[in-house]
Amino acid sequence: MILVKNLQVFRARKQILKINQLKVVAGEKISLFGPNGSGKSTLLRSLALIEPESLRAVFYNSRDANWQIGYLMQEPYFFRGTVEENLVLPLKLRKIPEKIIKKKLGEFTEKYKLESLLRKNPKVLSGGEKQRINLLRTLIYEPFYLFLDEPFTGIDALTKKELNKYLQSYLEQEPGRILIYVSHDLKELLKWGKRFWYLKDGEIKFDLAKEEFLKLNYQDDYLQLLFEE
Ligand SMILES: Nc1ncnc2c1ncn2[C@@H]1O[C@H](COP(=O)(O)OP(=O)(O)OP(=O)(O)O)[C@@H](O)[C@H]1O
Repeated sequence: MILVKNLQVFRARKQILKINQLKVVAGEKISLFGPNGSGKSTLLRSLALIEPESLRAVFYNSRDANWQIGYLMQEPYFFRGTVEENLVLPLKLRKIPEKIIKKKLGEFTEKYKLESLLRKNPKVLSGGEKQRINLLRTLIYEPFYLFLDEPFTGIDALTKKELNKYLQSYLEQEPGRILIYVSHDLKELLKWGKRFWYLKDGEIKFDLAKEEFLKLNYQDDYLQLLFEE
């Protein structure tokens, strides 16, 4: 479970996030959307306990929750080293024994056909390959809480289909896993979310179940365009 209570984030003397209360329980799948600059990434980073404000406002029911969080940034960020080194880094940080890391890497290499990528420098990967490795690096340590910030933006339909499949099977493996998925694409939002958070000017304007979201009357320019597309 995640509980958010009075989360307020200020940057450059401006309030960019103001969330009174939010509760997410095991198994929930949430789609988060809203105009550019509305605070979606800041909210995800806060939930991922990266923003300092999280300390006072974001609570998990398990003590080691921070090791259970998989946060995928909008822009893939890679550390120095090969694709392989980047992939296994989350496992090393979690002090997983070398033997298990090797086994896991072998499984991933086969399942996701990574052989030709492993020894490359992540810098030389194509955009789609980067997204693929970025997602796999987030899934390799099997996080319970999965926060994805526009994971499939700018990738072709084929790669998107493949990545959708990875994600789908990951979530099906353990239905209790929590997903928060940020996107500007209505099709994607409807595919992943069963609960819908609309963020605007740093505030959650509505928090609706899918059935209510589909019957929505509340309209503004962003929502109108979202539904038109
Ligand atoms: N460190 C910072 N200093 C100043 N302003 C910041 C900082 N971090 C975020 N902001 C501002 O806070 C607002 C929210 O940013 P955020 O990245 O969370 O929005 P977003 O909804 O994810 O946007 P997008 O859809 O464009 O990715 C923006 O106006 C941004 O410029």
